[in-house]
Amino acid sequence: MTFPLTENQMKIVRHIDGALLVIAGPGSGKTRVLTERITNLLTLGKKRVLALTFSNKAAEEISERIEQNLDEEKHDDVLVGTVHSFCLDVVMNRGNLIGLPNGLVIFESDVDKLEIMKRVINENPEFRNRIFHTNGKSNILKTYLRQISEYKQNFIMPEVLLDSDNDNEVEFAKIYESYNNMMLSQRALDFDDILFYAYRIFNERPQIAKSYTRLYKYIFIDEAQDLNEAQYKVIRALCKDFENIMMVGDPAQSIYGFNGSNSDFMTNDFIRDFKPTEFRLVENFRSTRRIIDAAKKIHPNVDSNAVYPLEGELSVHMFRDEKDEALWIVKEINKLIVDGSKWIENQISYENIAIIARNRYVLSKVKEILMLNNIPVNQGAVSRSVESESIAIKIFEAGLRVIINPYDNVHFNQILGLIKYKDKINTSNDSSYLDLLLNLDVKNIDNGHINIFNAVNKAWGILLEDEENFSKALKIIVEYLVKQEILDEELDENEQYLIQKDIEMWKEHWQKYCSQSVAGQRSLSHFRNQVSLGKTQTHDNSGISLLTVHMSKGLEYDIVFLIGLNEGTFPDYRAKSHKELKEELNNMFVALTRARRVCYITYPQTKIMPWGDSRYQSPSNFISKIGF
Ligand SMILES: Nc1ncnc2c1ncn2[C@@H]1O[C@H](COP(=O)(O)OP(=O)(O)OP(=O)(O)O)[C@@H](O)[C@H]1O
Repeated sequence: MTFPLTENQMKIVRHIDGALLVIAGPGSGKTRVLTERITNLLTLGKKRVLALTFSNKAAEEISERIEQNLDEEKHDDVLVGTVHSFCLDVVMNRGNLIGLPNGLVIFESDVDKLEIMKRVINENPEFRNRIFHTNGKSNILKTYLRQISEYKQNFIMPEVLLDSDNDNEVEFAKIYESYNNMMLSQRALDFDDILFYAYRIFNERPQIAKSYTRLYKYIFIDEAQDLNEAQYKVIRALCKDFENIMMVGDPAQSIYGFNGSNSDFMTNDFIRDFKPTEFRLVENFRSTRRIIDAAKKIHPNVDSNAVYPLEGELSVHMFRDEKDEALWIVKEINKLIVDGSKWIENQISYENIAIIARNRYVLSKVKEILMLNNIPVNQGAVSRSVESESIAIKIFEAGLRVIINPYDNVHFNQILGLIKYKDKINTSNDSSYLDLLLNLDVKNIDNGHINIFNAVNKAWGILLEDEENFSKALKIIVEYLVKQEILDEELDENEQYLIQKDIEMWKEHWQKYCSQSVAGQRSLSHFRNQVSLGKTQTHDNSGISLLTVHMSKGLEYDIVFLIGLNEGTFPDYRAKSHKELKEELNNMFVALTRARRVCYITYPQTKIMPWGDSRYQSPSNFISKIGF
């Protein structure tokens, strides 16, 4: 059942032109007004709309809500995506205007980036000598990568460092520049490049920014308290001389400080740069009074007024250790499912319940005991990694990258390593690594890997004929490596098992990609980049949700178990500065306000350390803060 909008919410939804800032507390309907305003604009024929979020899950949810409210022919008038996916489109489509090559692919793995950095150092005697006598070379290279990432996030180009008075910075600029050139020679981008190049495009070619704001008449930024400097600068460069931008957020829910996010970009910079009309929403439609009162003790300055007529339940429970804590939670869940709760009218299902903790390790014990009791669980978006485990699919995956991008010798070399290729390959600057891959001499492949290579090679052949035949390519691998009995002796059963699992994983990614794209317009490079952006992840919401606070953002559940409330765990022991401690309070605020009716706070008195000792744990100071 959908309740009517309040008058205040209605004012936002009906706002047509001009910048808009909505600052609002938890459960006040931010996501709702955002989606309803988009629906309203499109219903009035004001196309088109761009809505940017920070997670694929949030983007999917907003898309679904808009699609439910709109006639089908209007669905194409709105593009909902993450800041990164939008910027990647810009870089892919307009990057050549700032000298970028076509057909770029993302190198998201640390291993690939490290390989590039190794080559930068090895190919330059000056850099090589610099670290020749130092111990822990690999750590130095990682530090270089971190340093480059930091520069990119601040949009500092190597040329700027070359002008520095600091000799170290001038020296480092050369490594930084060589790293960029080496990445581009592979037609590769790292994650930081996505925003960095999008910013350069908008900044150096303002007419491109204009072409986007002519296409999208209205731009929306959800969860704007999580913007970091790079993201804000990209948005500002995109929206130069453009007014129809709306930001929605809650400063008390800013929890990505470690990523450089700061709610000041929304509350100060956006107001200074765009002079938006401001709205505040203070009614909380989600949670019962006791939960809101506790949240207000965490953030006394936050305006959040209970609308829900019931008191609800908020209670704190102490246990001897993590096992007892987990056993009690499982017992309570079983009781809730069978007997229900006096605070909830309907029958309770597993999907109404979340267990939230400050970090994912805190969830281990309860997950183990839930699974032992056959209670279904999901762990939000990060349920599957995109990294293949089997040698065969690792080779297949690396080959995919070479098919997409014949300049990619990082993955070509990875394949040579995986098949233990015995001969040296002669290459030149204009080698096509795809040609080299397809012409590898089977005689030089390690015996144990010949069958694998042949099967994977057949799968590549299918893709080279038709890029959309991804499912068929996977099927060939199964037929040759998993089903054929002759191979039993040559291929370890464990490898066969891993291949099967990897294939299932890639199948899911491809299916999701197909649901997001149109047949006839699909390509392997687009697919690979969508995988890197996390857009093909499936979000399993069935069963009890086991979430970190960060993953729980934007979600709501009738019943929340907020566990592991010990000093050092929540708040996190690493939070020392005023800013970090404030962010811990924000984390607690977010966690508490995910609950609609009931919130159980739990903590163990002792914890088993990795080396086996049991250690006393004091309760979190947040517990007394909220009045217990
Ligand atoms: N006018 C309204 N009347 C009744 N319920 C409402 C109203 N507006 C929103 N809600 C409900 O309140 C809940 C919270 O809404 P929504 O998720 O949009 O809030 P939010 O401000 O985005 O929350 P948060 O910042 O905590 O993630 C939802 O269940 C939504 O359906």
